[in-house]
Amino acid sequence: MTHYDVIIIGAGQAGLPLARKLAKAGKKTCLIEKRFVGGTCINDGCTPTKTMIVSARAAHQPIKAKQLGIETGPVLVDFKAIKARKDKIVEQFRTGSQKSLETIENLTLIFGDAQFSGKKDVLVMKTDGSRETVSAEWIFINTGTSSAVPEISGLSDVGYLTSTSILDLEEIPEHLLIIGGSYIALEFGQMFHRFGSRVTILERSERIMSKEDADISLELRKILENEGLGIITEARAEKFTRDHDGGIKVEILAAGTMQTIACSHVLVAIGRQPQTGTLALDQCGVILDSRGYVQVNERLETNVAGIWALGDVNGGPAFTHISYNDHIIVYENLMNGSKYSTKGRTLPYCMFTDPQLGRVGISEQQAKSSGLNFKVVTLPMANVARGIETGETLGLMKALVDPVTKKILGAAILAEQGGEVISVLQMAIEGGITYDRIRSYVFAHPTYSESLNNLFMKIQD
Ligand SMILES: Cc1cc2nc3c(=O)[nH]c(=O)nc-3n(C[C@H](O)[C@H](O)[C@H](O)COP(=O)(O)OP(=O)(O)OC[C@H]3O[C@@H](n4cnc5c(N)ncnc54)[C@H](O)[C@@H]3O)c2cc1C
Ligand SMILES: NC(=O)c1ccc[n+]([C@@H]2O[C@H](COP(=O)([O-])OP(=O)(O)OC[C@H]3O[C@@H](n4cnc5c(N)ncnc54)[C@H](O)[C@@H]3O)[C@@H](O)[C@H]2O)c1
Repeated sequence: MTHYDVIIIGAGQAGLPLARKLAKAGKKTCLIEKRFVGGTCINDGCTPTKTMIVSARAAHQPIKAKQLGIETGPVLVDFKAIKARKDKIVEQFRTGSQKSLETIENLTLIFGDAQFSGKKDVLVMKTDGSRETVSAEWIFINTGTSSAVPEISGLSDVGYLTSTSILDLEEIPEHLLIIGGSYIALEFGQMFHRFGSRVTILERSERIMSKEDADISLELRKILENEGLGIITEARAEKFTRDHDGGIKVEILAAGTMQTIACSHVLVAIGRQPQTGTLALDQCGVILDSRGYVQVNERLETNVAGIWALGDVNGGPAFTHISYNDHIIVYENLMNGSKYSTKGRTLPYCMFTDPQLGRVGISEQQAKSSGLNFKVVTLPMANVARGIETGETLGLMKALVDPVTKKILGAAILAEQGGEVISVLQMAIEGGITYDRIRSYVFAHPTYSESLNNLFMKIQD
């Protein structure tokens, strides 16, 4: 058995940079990955989807161009070229990361499936078929999540796509039915609709993106429906059957009525589940929560000293930037004696629909349920000068402020470049810049961010 200073299970968005840094700092480090270096983000998540979404936006441009006085010819979507571009970029990111790891002294990269075989021992079923047991004082679990699949009669028999397998499609689905109405459903739904698919989204809640405020969710629904996506909320898929002609039929209960929809492909997008089932955590005594996520404290320590859990697997917000930040917390605490924690960490995120939904801080519904004293302002994008000039008038800007301290509590920017504008507000939150100061700041004209002046001027003091 080889003994290391550090074992990291999973080369995801925390494990990868942590392995790099610890090894460079002189720790003998073993990084174990069962699939691809880079984890979900690079291989099945952010990188491939955002690469393809750009093609979908390009396919949609002729419609916008017409409104701007430009006539173009018919749009031809070369899906093979789109997939090839996506595959090339993923491959470039993946191999780039792997190659850079392989040059680092003190770092051993093992490809294989890891599980605990003792308190500080890890057994690896290597991809070459051999087995190896390794041990270390410090062990970091960064095993991420995988697609959850609902138990619906006939679904397995007709076959379904997940956010991973849909990336391997060679052809554009004729009619894509999506179960779920959140990030994955909406990003893929709009993308494939723009490539030419008919798309129907089935969301079991009252609203799509139901964790967001009603005004944001309803505005987004209106935008997507106007573009041509079918959205059915309070919907439950009850039964799937395969047709004689090869198509799929799904029986749906929506608003108390049964209906049948025919489709060609089904994408499940109902959330993700932690990859902890095969880790044999009973061997080391690490405790899971009721949903199977590794329980950690605000310093990301598990109940077992010397074992940490980072990224999606600890049940925190499931975003790449959070997983990446988790590695900074543990690295700083262990190597520089810092007292970093997840407490009070600002949570920004961006859904890459068009328009994007950039978010930071708390929502109005969270502020209400916490009984906070707050004021809320909104500004339709139709009133944003830059939006009118660029023809990007869909969506709205919304912010919540504390009327006493004048601090910004949260914001939602449903707009073209919403993810960039939200970063401006995040910097204000991080730096304690109050809304009354933003009102009078000078922003370059004409930018989207300039309208933050107008947004905050709407607050009655
Ligand atoms: C379709 C899609 C789009 C997304 N888009 C965005 C986006 O735009 N922005 C954003 O911030 N987030 C996005 N996300 C979420 C983001 O991808 C995840 O939050 C992020 O990848 C989590 O990183 P992680 O390090 O926790 O885990 P992962 O990146 O999932 O890495 C875990 C790694 O552990 C390995 N592993 C698991 N078990 C074992 C084992 N037993 N032994 C060895 N190795 C193991 C896995 O193979 C994997 O490589 C998206 C997710 C999906 C699915
Ligand atoms: N741009 C981004 O940052 C981005 C993009 C994609 C994914 N992600 C991450 O990946 C995670 C997973 O995304 P997701 O969209 O799969 O999950 P999610 O957990 O965000 O949403 C799942 C949705 O499916 C619905 N649902 C659950 N069961 C259902 C059923 N049986 N029938 C119909 N609807 C059902 C839920 O009500 C919910 O709206 C996200 O939470 C997010 O953190 C982020």
